Amino acid sequence: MTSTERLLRVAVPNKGSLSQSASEILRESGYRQRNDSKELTLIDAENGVEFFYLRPRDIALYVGEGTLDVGITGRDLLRDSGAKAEEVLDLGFGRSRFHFAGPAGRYTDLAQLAGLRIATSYVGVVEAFLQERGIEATVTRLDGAVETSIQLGVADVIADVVETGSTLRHAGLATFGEVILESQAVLITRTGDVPSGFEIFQRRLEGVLVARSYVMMDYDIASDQLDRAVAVTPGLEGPTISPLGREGWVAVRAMVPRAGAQRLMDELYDLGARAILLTDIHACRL
Ligand SMILES: Nc1ncnc2c1ncn2[C@@H]1O[C@H](COP(=O)(O)OP(=O)(O)OP(=O)(O)O)[C@@H](O)[C@H]1O
Ligand SMILES: O=P(O)(O)OC[C@H]1O[C@H](OP(=O)(O)OP(=O)(O)O)[C@H](O)[C@@H]1O
Ligand SMILES: [Mg+2]
Repeated sequence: MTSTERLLRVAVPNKGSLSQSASEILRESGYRQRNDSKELTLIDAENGVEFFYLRPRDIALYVGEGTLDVGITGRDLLRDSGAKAEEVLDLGFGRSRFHFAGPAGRYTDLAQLAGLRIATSYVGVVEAFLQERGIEATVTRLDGAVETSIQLGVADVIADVVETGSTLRHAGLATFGEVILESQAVLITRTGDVPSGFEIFQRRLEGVLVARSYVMMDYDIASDQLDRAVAVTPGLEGPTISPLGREGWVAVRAMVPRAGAQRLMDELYDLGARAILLTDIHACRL
């Protein structure tokens, strides 16, 4: 890129659950990433990007007001912020569910929230939910360790992120009612805005996501079994079929979903395929 072009300004979580995976996917996408967690900004001039390491809770605000072009944050944090930013791509990490929880066995239904004191770090999500349901309750904002607030008498129930559920169990709490929000890390931009240079950035990340969920399968098969084998491994746009130095046989190459690839290998073997190989894809552009 030339020096007159503006750098794409990208917000990356500096700490917490999303931070390591966010830097990993950026690195795999060919971008420079910081080696020292004390670095707060980093310029990757060769790729036309400047990274800003920020609290994931603040990232939607920076992107929503246009100070930064793109951000990686959690869907729940984006919703909580109310910022004018929108999701462009699911990133497949930082998965969690947002739930109400109370002392195990005490509550069963979200209608029971009426009149209760609710502690949460996600006031925006909780108030939007209560308003939608027409439930009146008192919401108190806490920064963290929300689970302890019930034992300390500050709240009757909490609303928080649940991943494994182990924090709730340790506190003697259990979720009740349906999941309020399924969250994961997402790529966000300002609503209605496609910043210049964003398409390449998005395509690179999509390439890594595809490379993570697909593998390359190669095998040799007798020509009279080819149709049946291709039905097992149709590839994304159709498999590559090449001649083989063995009369009546061909070589086939196709991308297949990583999940279930071993089962496909078993099916191909049963069809008579041999030399069945599975290899990782490091990056791709579809
Ligand atoms: N076990 C988890 N705990 C908290 N947040 C999680 C978890 N797993 C995934 N997440 C997601 O990570 C984002 C919250 O990240 P954030 O860095 O703000 O909090 P954190 O990971 O709890 O870090 P800290 O509490 O140290 O500030 C949310 O999108 C949330 O859904
Ligand atoms: O279901 P689990 O796997 O137990 O994970 C969920 C817990 O992890 C987070 O807390 P964190 O460790 O970030 O501490 P915090 O409350 O101080 O933010 C979150 O707020 C829950 O308490
Ligand atoms: Mg936390």
